[in-house]
Amino acid sequence: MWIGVVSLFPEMFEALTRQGVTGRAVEKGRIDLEFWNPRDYATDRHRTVDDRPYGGGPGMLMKVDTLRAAIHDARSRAEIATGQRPKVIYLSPQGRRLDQRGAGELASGPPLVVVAGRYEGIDERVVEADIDEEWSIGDYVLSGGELPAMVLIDAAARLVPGVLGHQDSALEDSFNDGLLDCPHYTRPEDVEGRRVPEVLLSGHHGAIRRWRLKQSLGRTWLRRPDLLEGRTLNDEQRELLEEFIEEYAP
Ligand SMILES: Nc1nonc1C(=O)N1CCN(Cc2ccccn2)CC1
Repeated sequence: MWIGVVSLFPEMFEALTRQGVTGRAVEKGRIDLEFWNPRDYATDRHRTVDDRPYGGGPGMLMKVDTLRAAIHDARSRAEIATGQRPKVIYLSPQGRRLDQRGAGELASGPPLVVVAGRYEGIDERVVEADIDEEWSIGDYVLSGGELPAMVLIDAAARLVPGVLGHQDSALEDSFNDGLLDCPHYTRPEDVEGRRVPEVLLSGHHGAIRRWRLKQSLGRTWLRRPDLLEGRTLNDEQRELLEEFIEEYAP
């Protein structure tokens, strides 16, 4: 998957390009990440990239001409590198909330140009002319769009075929889909008197699968009941959840 990034702080993205799953995916060429910095398009002596808001008020906006030049070059490069028109995304609290389904849509869609805003944001005419979709990673205000951009890229990149190793992709299988994860345990068997659930030591794979599914369903019921609304459980899932509820609130 080809992803272009427009950011004043491209070095922040080394967290993605040099580490872990995404780092390996970039190294293996499963993910192509390229960067454009609006500051490289500044022609004045001070290399200005921000500008004052019409109507006054605190803060600055990203300067229109340097931002648009960077977006246009990233878009042109995407079309040359992939033969496809990219989807240009802007991260902001005003955007569609990112969730696993949205990450899947992005991963299976066209190449992306991800625009990370700074200051008080970008001119609305740039949103209208150059941005295809606005996305948010949550209802809180960060100092810039770089961290949200990395969250979106990481969530989408993991879903690109070939990015996750076989054992990791098992974690993404349908059973976990839409449910909270079950508890996990590793050595030692006893931590200050707290023991690993016996079923996990039994080697009985069927019982272990059912125990994990039951725990996922139960945790979802307890912590995120909204995730179960409108969801049809199959017979096994309904039975296990009823068992969990019975044990939880006999
Ligand atoms: N939450 C989030 N989910 O995506 N992005 C964020 C986020 O907090 N930020 C910080 C402010 N930036 C600049 C900005 C300010 C105001 C309007 C538009 N843009 C954008 C990215």
